[in-house]
Amino acid sequence: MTFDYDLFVIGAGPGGLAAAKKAASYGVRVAIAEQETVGGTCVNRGCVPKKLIVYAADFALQNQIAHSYGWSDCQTYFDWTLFIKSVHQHIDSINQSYFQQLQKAGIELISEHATFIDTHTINIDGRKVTADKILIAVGGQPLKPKIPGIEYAITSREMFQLPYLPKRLAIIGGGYIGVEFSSMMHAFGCKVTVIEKDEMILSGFDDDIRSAVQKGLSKRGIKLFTNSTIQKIKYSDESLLLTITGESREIITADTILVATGYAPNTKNLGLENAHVELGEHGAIKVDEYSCTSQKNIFAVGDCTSRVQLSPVAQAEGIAFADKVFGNKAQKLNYDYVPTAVFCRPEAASVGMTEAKAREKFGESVQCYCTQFQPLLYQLIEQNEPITMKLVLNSDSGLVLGAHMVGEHAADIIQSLGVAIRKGITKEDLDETIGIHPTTGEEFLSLI
Ligand SMILES: Cc1cc2nc3c(=O)[nH]c(=O)nc-3n(C[C@H](O)[C@H](O)[C@H](O)COP(=O)(O)OP(=O)(O)OC[C@H]3O[C@@H](n4cnc5c(N)ncnc54)[C@H](O)[C@@H]3O)c2cc1C
Ligand SMILES: NC(=O)c1ccc[n+]([C@@H]2O[C@H](COP(=O)([O-])OP(=O)(O)OC[C@H]3O[C@@H](n4cnc5c(N)ncnc54)[C@H](O)[C@@H]3O)[C@@H](O)[C@H]2O)c1
Repeated sequence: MTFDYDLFVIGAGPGGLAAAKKAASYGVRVAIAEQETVGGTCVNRGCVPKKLIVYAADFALQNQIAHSYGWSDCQTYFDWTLFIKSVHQHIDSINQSYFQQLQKAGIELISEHATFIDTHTINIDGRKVTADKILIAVGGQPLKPKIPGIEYAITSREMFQLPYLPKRLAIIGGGYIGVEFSSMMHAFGCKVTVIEKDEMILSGFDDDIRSAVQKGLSKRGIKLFTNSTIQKIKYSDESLLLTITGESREIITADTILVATGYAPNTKNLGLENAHVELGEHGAIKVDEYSCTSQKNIFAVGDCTSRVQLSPVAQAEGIAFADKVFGNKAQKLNYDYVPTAVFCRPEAASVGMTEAKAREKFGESVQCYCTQFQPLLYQLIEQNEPITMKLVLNSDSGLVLGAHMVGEHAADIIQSLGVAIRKGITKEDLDETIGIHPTTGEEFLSLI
């Protein structure tokens, strides 16, 4: 049987784009369908605009300490409307460059919603196209808890479209998105409250990291309610009233409510039943270690599977898929050492095992080194902004199992350390490495 394409990709986010470009580099005929804008969540309503807002918020924090560094106080005014306009202009330019990259690679971009008709046939706005292999890379979408009045809450998607900064922002969920937005919006002067159902924010991270970030956010004035959730939301007198339930029982008032309680795979309205692709928990596409679904010609990568919801992971899965299927290079991804960061202030980053996970696996053999210190930047102004560093080791083998950090440059430091840890370094290797002075990162080389 002949097909219109060798590969049809649904979704042009980091996973779909990486797979399409890699497959095209092997000389196969590729098309990619995108119902919104090329770049997916990451470029249009995730990592990229978020990091630009983090940079904008950092100026506010720097400004608070600038006078201690000899700068005279000056009047400042942050123009959100102007700033968010330039963020969107930058995103447009990324979209344009992605579009050109696809053209150059000979990949056909179809700007439509795609659905399955059968295992080899896709429906695009009433038109049928066929492909030998199909890759599903449709990402995810925000989950909203079923709470009366939840329709008044917005998701991270709308945060990037806010016409003005709210005075009072309530955030339901203290995970990646909730914590990052709490920090950015607080720096711009919003009064921020976070409601998290777990006993601490940032579930999944090492407990010392969770606690250090929590303290850091509270110290700045962000109000945190843990072991709590929202019973109902009511609109009254041009503001929103949230009834908090759980450990705390209180009614708080907000102008804007951000719901950030997780992401669910975007697998509805895709016609997956027509292709007999099996779904698992929360509608995630079931895949094997090579991203193959229950149908041998259909694959899935990124947030629509139940693996790690991060852009570089989606990208790596997309490349591994194309390498195996079109390049004959089978490669299983190792999810054990995926570094990750939360771009709040103080910043948090981690790679490898948390202490709790290591103890589950290695019991008494686990040894941890943990330190807190004042970075030079804050020593001058005597402000308490501690950095937390933690190494998790297997004392039998000496191997470093995990590294965790809270404080300035955490993401960049952990990124580099991640290479070494993935390659199996010991604490001795770190101790023998000569540092760069004066830096924050050098402290990882002399933990006692
Ligand atoms: C606010 C926020 C901040 C984030 N920050 C970071 C960060 O700093 N670092 C990080 O690593 N990750 C971050 N993430 C997560 C990251 O964005 C995702 O993990 C990543 O985008 C997943 O890539 P993907 O290719 O699986 O899906 P997506 O990027 O979601 O792309 C899927 C694409 O498929 C399209 N699509 C869906 N269904 C169809 C269909 N039927 N037909 C055609 N097209 C379709 C969608 O329109 C979308 O463009 C963040 C996420 C959010 C929401
Ligand atoms: N820096 C980054 O890499 C980055 C940034 C943003 C998002 N992301 C990705 O996007 C995904 C989605 O982010 P997210 O923050 O929505 O999810 P998340 O899973 O990180 O956090 C959701 C939080 O909401 C809490 N929660 C759930 N239901 C609740 C309720 N009813 N009331 C109060 N709290 C509740 C959970 O306990 C959890 O702490 C993340 O898992 C992450 O992979 C990554």
